[in-house]
Amino acid sequence: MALVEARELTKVFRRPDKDPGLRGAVKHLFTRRFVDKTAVDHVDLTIEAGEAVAYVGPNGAGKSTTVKLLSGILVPTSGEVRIDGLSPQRDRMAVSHRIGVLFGQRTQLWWDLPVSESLAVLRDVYGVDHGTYRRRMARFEDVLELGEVLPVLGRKLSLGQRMRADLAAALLHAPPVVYLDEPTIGLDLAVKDRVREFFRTVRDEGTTVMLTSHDLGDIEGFCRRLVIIDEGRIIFDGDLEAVKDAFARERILNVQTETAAVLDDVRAALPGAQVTAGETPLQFSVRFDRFTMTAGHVVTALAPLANLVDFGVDEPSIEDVIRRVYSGELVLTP
Ligand SMILES: Nc1ncnc2c1ncn2[C@@H]1O[C@H](COP(=O)(O)OP(=O)(O)OP(=O)(O)O)[C@@H](O)[C@H]1O
Repeated sequence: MALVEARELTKVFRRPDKDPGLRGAVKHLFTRRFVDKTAVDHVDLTIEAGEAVAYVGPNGAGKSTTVKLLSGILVPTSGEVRIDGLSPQRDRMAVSHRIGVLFGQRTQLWWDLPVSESLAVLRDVYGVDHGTYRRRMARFEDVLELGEVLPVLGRKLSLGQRMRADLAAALLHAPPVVYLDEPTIGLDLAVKDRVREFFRTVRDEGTTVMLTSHDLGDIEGFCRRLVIIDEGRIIFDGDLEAVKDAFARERILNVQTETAAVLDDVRAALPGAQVTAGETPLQFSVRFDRFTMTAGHVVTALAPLANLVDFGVDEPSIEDVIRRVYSGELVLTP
């Protein structure tokens, strides 16, 4: 069953186009000019109940705007959103009970209240009964060590404490859908580990999670599905592992030989591949396009030219592939 559905979701921001300085501001009063920025551009996205989806993209790609649209914080310019079949605009209260949102860059706690009171306010807003509240708080205490954070005022929290308190705030009403937007940003490794462990528990309990992060450590081992957004458009939606197939055509076969091979002969036998000498005369590597030849073809072509002792294929790491997708170095293969 689809819990989150976005159809042709589009958000255009209109920004004033001012010249710099006071002169620019005054001029803008008389001759108002605006520029439109399409932050989210006809995004179609369906997330099934219980799925954990990573939503990634370079800075300014439209990730946070999508999360805000999916949670009803922003109204789309066009297109529509359904959460459990409901519209975040028309069924505001019902949707707010179904979703939890954590923005790593911004808190939803009250600055001048101790965390315990912020959470108590949210308990009343969401109508969580006292028994359930106590049980959930005990659990947050267990996994997030929330106890030490409860008496602290929102504005006095360290980043790690703030993130743990915000997680509790996002999950207090046990929403079936949770959006985590940069949930580990700025955290030290120990807190990051603890928070990631908590995400896994939440996912394993059947919560649907959409996770936005620049830190692939948050994603690997947590999400199977990866959605990549670039300039407001989804450019990949599939299995995390399949991203390598979709974007990275190149493979490198590293070869070890018993006696030195004549590399020009190897090049002649493998047109289209790039043959590079290795660190010793008994090593070389063949860079090839896996859509035009397979590692098997390369090895078969090498057999009469070099007595192979050992060989291995370098697969690009997901991290490397995604970094190169962001930089525009890799594009989706048709
Ligand atoms: N309120 C706003 N008014 C005008 N433009 C905005 C507004 N919010 C976002 N934008 C613009 O929309 C685009 C997408 O922004 P968004 O914050 O969704 O990107 P992002 O993928 O979350 O980026 P990051 O990884 O840097 O957080 C950017 O060009 C941004 O400047």
